[in-house]
Amino acid sequence: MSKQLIVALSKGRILDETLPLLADAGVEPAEDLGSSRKLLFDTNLPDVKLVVIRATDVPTYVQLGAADLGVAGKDVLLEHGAAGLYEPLDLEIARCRLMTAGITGAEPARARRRVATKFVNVARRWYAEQGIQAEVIKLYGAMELAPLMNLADEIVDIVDTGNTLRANGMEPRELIAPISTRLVVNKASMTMKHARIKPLLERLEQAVTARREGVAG
Ligand SMILES: Nc1ncnc2c1ncn2[C@@H]1O[C@H](COP(=O)(O)OP(=O)(O)OP(=O)(O)O)[C@@H](O)[C@H]1O
Ligand SMILES: O=P(O)(O)OC[C@H]1O[C@H](OP(=O)(O)OP(=O)(O)O)[C@H](O)[C@@H]1O
Repeated sequence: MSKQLIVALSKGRILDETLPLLADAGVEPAEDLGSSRKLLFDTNLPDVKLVVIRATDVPTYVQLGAADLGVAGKDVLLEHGAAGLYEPLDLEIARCRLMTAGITGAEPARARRRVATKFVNVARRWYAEQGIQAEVIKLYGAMELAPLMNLADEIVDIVDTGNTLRANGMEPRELIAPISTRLVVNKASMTMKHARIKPLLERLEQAVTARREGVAG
């Protein structure tokens, strides 16, 4: 196992909030991530490199050991499954909720509910736990359109302000899980590279605490 630490970051909305936390913990990319087509970046630390990938690919990279650490939403982790991963730290960013939602005022009438979502594993599990029969339909985006087009009775999606639901005549229904961004660590790396990972984890934890207290105070 190489002595390098590879950290997999989710591109998109989480990245902008992750970089200041990493900087507070002493890790800074050697160049501007936004203005580059590169995917693998050096940092100010000779033994730490960053990869910037699709949010949904982060657990795969870390689970299979291509990256030692990763930053991913709890929604993505719940959908992917936790085998091979430790989840030692809640970074407390990109907070939102994973919820069911439907057309405002409409009763979820069908015996077998049609549910559109990109979180198919989470949805199957949750409806089964509720004892509700569900036909889960995989979509890759714009879940809010599905009930309007009579493709589905409900959706399972991320809700933050509720604006996207409201703008499409929908309302949130049941909370499936509160969501925030987590640091994940490959289980083998945690053992083999513990001496290197532990101080980084501690500094990140301090950065999260400082931010929380800064916001509160
Ligand atoms: N409206 C929101 N408010 C707060 N956090 C959110 C919101 N939407 C998504 N998130 C969080 O940010 C993460 C990344 O969201 P983003 O929209 O950048 O990726 P995505 O487009 O869902 O992923 P992919 O690029 O793999 O399709 C999500 O996994 C979730 O944890
Ligand atoms: O409750 P709200 O504040 O409206 O946020 C919820 C929306 O945010 C996310 O989409 P995002 O904006 O990331 O776009 P996406 O469809 O590209 O993921 C999510 O998929 C919802 O559509």
